[in-house]
Amino acid sequence: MKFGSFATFAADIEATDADLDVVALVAELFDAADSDLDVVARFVQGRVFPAHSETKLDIGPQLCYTALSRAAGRNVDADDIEARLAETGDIGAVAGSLDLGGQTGLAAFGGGDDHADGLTVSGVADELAALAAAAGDGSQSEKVTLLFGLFNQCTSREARYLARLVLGEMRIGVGEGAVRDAIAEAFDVPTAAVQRALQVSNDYGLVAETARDSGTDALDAMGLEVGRPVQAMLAQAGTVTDALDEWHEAAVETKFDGARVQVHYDGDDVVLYSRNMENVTGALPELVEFVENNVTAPVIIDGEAVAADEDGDPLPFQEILKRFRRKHDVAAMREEISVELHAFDCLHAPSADGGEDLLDAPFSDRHRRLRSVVDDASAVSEVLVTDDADEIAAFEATALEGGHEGIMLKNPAAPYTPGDRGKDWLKRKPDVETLDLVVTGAEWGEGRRASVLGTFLLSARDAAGDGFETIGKVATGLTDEELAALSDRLEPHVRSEDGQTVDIEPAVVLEVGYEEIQASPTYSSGYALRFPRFVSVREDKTPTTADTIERVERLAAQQQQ
Ligand SMILES: Nc1ncnc2c1ncn2[C@@H]1O[C@H](COP(=O)(O)OP(=O)(O)OP(=O)(O)O)[C@@H](O)[C@H]1O
Repeated sequence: MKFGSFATFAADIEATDADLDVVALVAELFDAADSDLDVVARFVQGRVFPAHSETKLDIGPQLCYTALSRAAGRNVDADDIEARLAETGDIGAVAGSLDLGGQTGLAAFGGGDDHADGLTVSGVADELAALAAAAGDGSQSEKVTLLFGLFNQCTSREARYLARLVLGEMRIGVGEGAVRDAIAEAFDVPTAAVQRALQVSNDYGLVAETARDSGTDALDAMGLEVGRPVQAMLAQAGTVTDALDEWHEAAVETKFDGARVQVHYDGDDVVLYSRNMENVTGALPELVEFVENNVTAPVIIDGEAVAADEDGDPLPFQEILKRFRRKHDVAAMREEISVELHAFDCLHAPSADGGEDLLDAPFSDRHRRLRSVVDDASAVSEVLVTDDADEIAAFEATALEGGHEGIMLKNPAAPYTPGDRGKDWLKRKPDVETLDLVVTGAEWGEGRRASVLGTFLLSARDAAGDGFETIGKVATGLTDEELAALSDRLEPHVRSEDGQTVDIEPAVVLEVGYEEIQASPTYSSGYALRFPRFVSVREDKTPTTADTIERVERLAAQQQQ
């Protein structure tokens, strides 16, 4: 395809507002692209290389201005280009306004035979690949020369889009959704098939060519390839109630506070991708070493890279960012902040006939496979499968105590849906606001906790401010030491005992988290807390400054909004 034809399509698309018309034009462009379809599918989105490719153009604005000014002749320099850009704000408009071409020099006719009668899309792609490959001493001037060679052969319309392409500012209004729809329209295949193929391959060129040359069945058959990133499955915010109501039982995991990492190991090499499918292998050598030492067959593993201190305890999210995309001083930084893998899913695993994709397998099976492919079990997330909300709350308390962010709730039966923020993975919504409630009763513990109070009856102040109304019981979130200390603290305030049950005068205030406030006849306040969790003893508060029923009512009303 002539680069001029591409530029004409780009101009038409840019001038079009309606989404459907844009899709129709992109479909027409794909139809006309012939053997350049893969490149065109990227260029139209303003991408020179596939998103996951390690190859980067690395052209700064100054380099582009210099190349443009050279192609524009003796009367224009890079400063002039910058001045014009300050007026229009669009490098495409500036490039398109210059009188380019006619400059002679070594590179002026570069780019191969194609260029004798105009640039082609593949010719431009080849030149840009050569430009990206230029490295070492003198590479900057080599890049300027190559880019000058291209601009020198451009019509003003071609220059408009070439300048935007190389600076990553295409902005003609074609997003991933439009490309997906255009592939479906141009080659008469279902949008859902295109979508799925894009999610597993992330290769627009490959998907477009497969749709055109082999149709729907071939799109459906497109699988994972070790080394090529898959879009990450995402989570929604949700509650324990949502999870248990919907799935009956939930797989509960720690929510690690780090950066998502997808591990590809083909038996020889390890490649690591970020959530945006950037190649981050070079920045995380200890993860590469870990996989080399603990995995023996080709796999694709999903997980979280977490920064850890010397004792292996997790460090805050900001710390992993210092390591994650680092290109320089990786070894020195590694001394300061180490990075650990917490693997939580397995998308491709060894099988009798080489390897198999696990996207359609239930989470519980995938996790079992994960455990079987990673030798060091400590790097694999612990999973609790339960239908008991108290067990989930206890798991969460342990995760929080361990310095983690919280918990994830997963549907044990759900497949892995790449790129989808569906309802099968829930990040547990943090407690909205805590309440400061007065302890007005308690129950003795059971088993090894028989000598301490184990469950605490909680009350809020009534509207008049002189009485207390019960609202719930808390038994979760306390360590053995905290239970013992709280029992001692409450002992002087015990009014009476009846079997397991203890009546306590209002004296001690607890800060309590919960998932939801519900209207309920169980307690005298008319409300109950769903999944109450001990947060702290409010030593700084007395019953007279504890929260009121009025506040409880207000919070309950806010939940409905
Ligand atoms: N056990 C786990 N299972 C799945 N994801 C986990 C787990 N532990 C930590 N995570 C991380 O949690 C992320 C989802 O949670 P969260 O929403 O807080 O992430 P985010 O990137 O800040 O936001 P969002 O995904 O909503 O854009 C995942 O992308 C993953 O990086």
